[in-house]
Amino acid sequence: SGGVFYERYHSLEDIYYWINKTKQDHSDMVKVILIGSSSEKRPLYVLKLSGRRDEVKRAMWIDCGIHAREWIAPAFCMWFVNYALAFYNQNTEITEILNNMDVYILTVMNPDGYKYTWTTDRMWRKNRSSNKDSDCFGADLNRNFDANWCTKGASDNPCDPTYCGQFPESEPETQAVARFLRSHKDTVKLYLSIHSYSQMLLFPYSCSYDEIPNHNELFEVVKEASTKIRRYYRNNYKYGPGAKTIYLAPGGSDDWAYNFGIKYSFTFELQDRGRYGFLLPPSFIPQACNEALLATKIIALHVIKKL
Ligand SMILES: NCCCCC[C@@H](C[SeH])C(=O)O
Ligand SMILES: [Zn+2]
Ligand SMILES: [Zn+2]
Repeated sequence: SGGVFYERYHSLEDIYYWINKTKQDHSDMVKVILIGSSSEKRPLYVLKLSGRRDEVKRAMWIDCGIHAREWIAPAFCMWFVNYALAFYNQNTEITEILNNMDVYILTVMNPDGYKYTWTTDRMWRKNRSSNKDSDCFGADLNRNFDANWCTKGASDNPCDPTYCGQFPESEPETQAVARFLRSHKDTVKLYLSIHSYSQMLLFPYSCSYDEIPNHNELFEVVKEASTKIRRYYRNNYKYGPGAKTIYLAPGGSDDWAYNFGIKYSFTFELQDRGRYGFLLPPSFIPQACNEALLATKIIALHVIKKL
């Protein structure tokens, strides 16, 4: 259901309208939580999806749009919400997921940057905070978390796309996410951060080449997801620990979430592999989102089995 609406990219205003409409149309399964605001004072709304069973004690988290130019990410968060609401009690996997875990979805983690890509610079990545002693704006929110902050793989130059910020959690968007996850420490068991592009399913660490204790378990999970994506959608996703599979990237949300205690923590790089890159045409949205949905189901069902 929802058809062509979910096969398009949407402006920030349309997404805010969609958040409110989704809550109104599905008040039995959807709550909206304001977790903070951006540096330009835009609200950060989390959608909480719950099955119709009594209070479940666990949850999973999905954030999209941490990087402004990666438009397929917010498109996936919207695709996921629509799918979950439309197929709960019809599709066995999504029913199993929602009956065991609430799902917190931050559709646009970086609204100021997202807006900026619609009005000014389509290739913008960072948020839009101002930096003292510099004419350059923005910090890379995926280098601003407290995990080997601002070491190799980030920049301390405010003009660089991977600028780490003035200190860990210096950015209001980072603060809002970290604060929410801290206040839900005992219930959130799975962390997913959605990005593009290069078609990869990554897990910690990206901030170092160290191997996490449950490396083998997470490796098997993303390997299964990659295998299923190849089988059902004939598309190839690389998988593995971030540092080795893509590049060193300190201060990332997934590494911080993992060290904080969320032992199932992943970063998805969605389509494509570079032909269109961040400018993925809308006609690719359904397949890109279905590939991400399949990976999300496989990972979530694995976590539920281990609870
Ligand atoms: N937490 C770092 C995961 C690996 C790098 C992910 C990419 C997504 Se555009 C990046 O933040 O550079
Ligand atoms: Zn990204
Ligand atoms: Zn990326």
